[in-house]
Amino acid sequence: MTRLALRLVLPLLLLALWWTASRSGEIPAILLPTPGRVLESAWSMAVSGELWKHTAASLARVAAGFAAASALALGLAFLFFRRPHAETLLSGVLESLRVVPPLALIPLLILWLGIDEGPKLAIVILSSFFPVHVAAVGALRGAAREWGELIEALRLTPREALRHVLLPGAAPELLRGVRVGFGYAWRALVGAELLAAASGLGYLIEDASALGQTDRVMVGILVIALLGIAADALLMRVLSGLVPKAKEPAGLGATRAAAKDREPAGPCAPADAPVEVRFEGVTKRYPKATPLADLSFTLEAGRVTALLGRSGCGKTTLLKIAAGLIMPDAGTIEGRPERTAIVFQAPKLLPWKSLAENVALALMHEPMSDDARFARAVEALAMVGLGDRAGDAPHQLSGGQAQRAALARALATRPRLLLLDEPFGALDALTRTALQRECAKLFTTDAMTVLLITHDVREAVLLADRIHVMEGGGFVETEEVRAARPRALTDPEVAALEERLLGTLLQC
Ligand SMILES: Nc1ncnc2c1ncn2[C@@H]1O[C@H](COP(=O)(O)OP(=O)(O)OP(=O)(O)O)[C@@H](O)[C@H]1O
Repeated sequence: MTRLALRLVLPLLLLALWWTASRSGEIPAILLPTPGRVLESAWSMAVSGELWKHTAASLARVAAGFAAASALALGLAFLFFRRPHAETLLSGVLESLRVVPPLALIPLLILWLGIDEGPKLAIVILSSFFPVHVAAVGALRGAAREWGELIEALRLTPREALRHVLLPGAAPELLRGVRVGFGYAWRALVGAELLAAASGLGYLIEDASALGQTDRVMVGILVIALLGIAADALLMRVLSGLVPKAKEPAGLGATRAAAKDREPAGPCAPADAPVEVRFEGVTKRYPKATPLADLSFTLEAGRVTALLGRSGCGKTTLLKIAAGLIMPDAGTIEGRPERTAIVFQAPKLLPWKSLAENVALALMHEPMSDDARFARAVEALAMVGLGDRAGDAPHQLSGGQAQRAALARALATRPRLLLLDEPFGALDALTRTALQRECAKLFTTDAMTVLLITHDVREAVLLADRIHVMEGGGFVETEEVRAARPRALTDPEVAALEERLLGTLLQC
């Protein structure tokens, strides 16, 4: 049975029940007219124009009130998001209004606004404002929580962040709120028209009820139900068209073909020489932990430094400080270049952008044309073996491919300092090994300064030139790895180092 047929089963059963009950003679027609009688009334009301007049009046009211409520709700949500003080200022009044049922305000609204359109519009606005507003505030905050670090790492301006990340990220929840708000508006309008109106479907029902015309009452109710369902379906269609989805950027085919000719020339090599970054007396305290206590060390230019340590020892805190995402309580970092890129443990690819667009977003501030930006994005993707997937959406990738794309996003900026936060930690052993090998190649051909955070001793000995073991806010061991790349774990020097580091970590 199709979905539509399944959905029709219960309404048809109810119709049959109604028809049987109304024809049985047990229930007076004044209480339950037959379906045929209701249909006849609907026809004559439609022919006389009465039905259209009331329907048009209700639709016009709900459209005006809902548009005003949505504009106000979204406007205030954006204001609260950008200016939390405004929310503090208004929250008392808004909270009080939110818990008062709008219909309870009708007597006051009639007194203040008269009997005409004012009270009905006010009821629609009050009823639909809160669902839209609450959803919009929650959606924007949720998007900021989810994507905040990425926004900072890519150094997007507030306007860029809103346009490329926050609005598309918030769109599904925000639009769900708009849909719910419309349902509230429709119900509240009919309620308001029952009490104070000279036109509209609510008035039609009230008037027919006073005259004992149950058939006309039922026509009103059926029209309200059918219109509500139709409007909701229309709104859902329009709104789902507004939710952004990843699609291949125009002209990407040509860009990809051009990039192919240049592979694999290492186009993402840093424009300038790598840098030395010095950490002096860096301290970070949290209420229940001091992950970094007066830590001093240097990331040598063009070398890979790995940080090993048990969970919770402060590795990510140090990396975020290195990236400028959080500030230390004390100490300084000297030499951090403008071109610093970070790869997080999770790929953090924006699902509504194609891979090329995700990578190009990191190049937002590069003085280049959009075409050149996409060309650079495709080149970076080609470097990690994803050149032919540039137009794909992130959900079409495996976990390993997604992490490669995140690496490409960092490499595309031609970083002089590359920060890697357990970039392969969430991958299966095989994919991890393949990516480690590719990184080992990249680190020898691209002269950048790299800070790699990892739990994995093998990863550290395969990739790093220097390894620090972190514990108690500082380093308890530092090892230089002199073996030439590519390294094999069977190399006695590498195996001995792995053993030593494991021993230290087990004692931490
Ligand atoms: N925002 C925060 N507020 C309070 N405490 C925090 C915060 N961030 C980190 N910490 C604490 O600081 C310590 C170090 O955390 P951090 O995330 O740097 O550890 P880690 O070594 O990266 O751990 P893992 O390997 O599990 O990711 C932990 O005790 C953690 O609870």
